[in-house]
Amino acid sequence: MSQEAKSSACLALADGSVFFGSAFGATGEVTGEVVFNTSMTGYGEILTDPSYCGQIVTMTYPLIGNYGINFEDVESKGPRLRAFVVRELCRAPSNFRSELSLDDYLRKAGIIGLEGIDTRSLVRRLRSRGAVTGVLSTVDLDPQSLIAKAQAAPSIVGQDLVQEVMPAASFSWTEKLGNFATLAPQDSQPTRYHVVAIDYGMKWNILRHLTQVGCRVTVVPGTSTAAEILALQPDGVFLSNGPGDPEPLTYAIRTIRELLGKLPIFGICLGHQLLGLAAGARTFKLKFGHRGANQPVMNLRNSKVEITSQNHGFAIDALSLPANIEVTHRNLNDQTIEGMRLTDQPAFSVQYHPEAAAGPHDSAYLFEEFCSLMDLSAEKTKA
Ligand SMILES: NC(=O)CC[C@H](N)C(=O)O
Repeated sequence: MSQEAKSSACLALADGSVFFGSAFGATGEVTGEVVFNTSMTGYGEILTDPSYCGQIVTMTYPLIGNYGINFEDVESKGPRLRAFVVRELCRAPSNFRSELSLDDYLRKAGIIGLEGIDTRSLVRRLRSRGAVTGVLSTVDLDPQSLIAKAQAAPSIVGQDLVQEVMPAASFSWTEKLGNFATLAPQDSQPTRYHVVAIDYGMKWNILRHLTQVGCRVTVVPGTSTAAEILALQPDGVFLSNGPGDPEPLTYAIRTIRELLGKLPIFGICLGHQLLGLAAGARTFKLKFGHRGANQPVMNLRNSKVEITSQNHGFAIDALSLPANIEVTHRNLNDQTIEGMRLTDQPAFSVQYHPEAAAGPHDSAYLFEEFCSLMDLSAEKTKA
């Protein structure tokens, strides 16, 4: 345990609640939507999931940081969330893969951490009142001033956060699943398909799964047009996860609408929501969202329950579905839509994260289903 004096930090919510604790990581002041994640492990993957852009993430598990950080498990170039809140930070990590402590990692990345607050009280508040905007500061510790700042901060609804995290240019991806993905259900397949992955803030384990099942992947920025994507002559298009509200992303919805019916399409999370919007459905904001590695989902086609990894605050509205959308998966906690397919076009998607990272591997079969859809479409073209 470090003997350094801890400096104070304060988290204030727009509803007037205030939490005083100790600062770790970087110093400064940030605003964001305050959300919680129920995973017991996987903080390295959570910190680097670009879908958390714009959010202050609280872990419900009470001890975080005990296995340090390693750069094999990260899901993007670096943390994209606004701030990280834990009950107790472990300052002396112990794991053979650890390269640095969570405290040092966040300090170097410029991300503010808050420890030592009653995270159960914060999470109960978020569950009963819904996700709320907050301000975390190490420089202003005046509750009234911070509450006023939280109340003046913009809501995540209506913002385009994709352009903050998507890549500036296209690139190729070749890395397969790593040595520690021992639960990967399939051996590595020879390369058979060319997939264009539209990157709205993609988690890298999705790319590792795609290459693992035999895809050569070209990653393109989320603002790419249908003409640019078709010019790459892919066998299929993948729509990635990403941050924020899907509805303002009109350029992405237009591109997907233009691609529909031309190529097999597979979407995850934000990609699922955008596919739904392109097909004519609507999305809505969930009260406090689903974030964790323990969410039960029913696959309605075979009645099997998958335990899934999730991170989303929006969902497709079941009352808005056009006739050609079939719901394929449902969340067993709140019955919201977790998966769908188009009945008249080769396109399907899931709201949850079959690539796990972190989380259970129950749903990795979906990457193979995408390959089957590409096989089917190639056969149809030949016939
Ligand atoms: N992980 C994701 O892609 C999240 C999708 C979207 N930003 C949401 O919060 O619902």
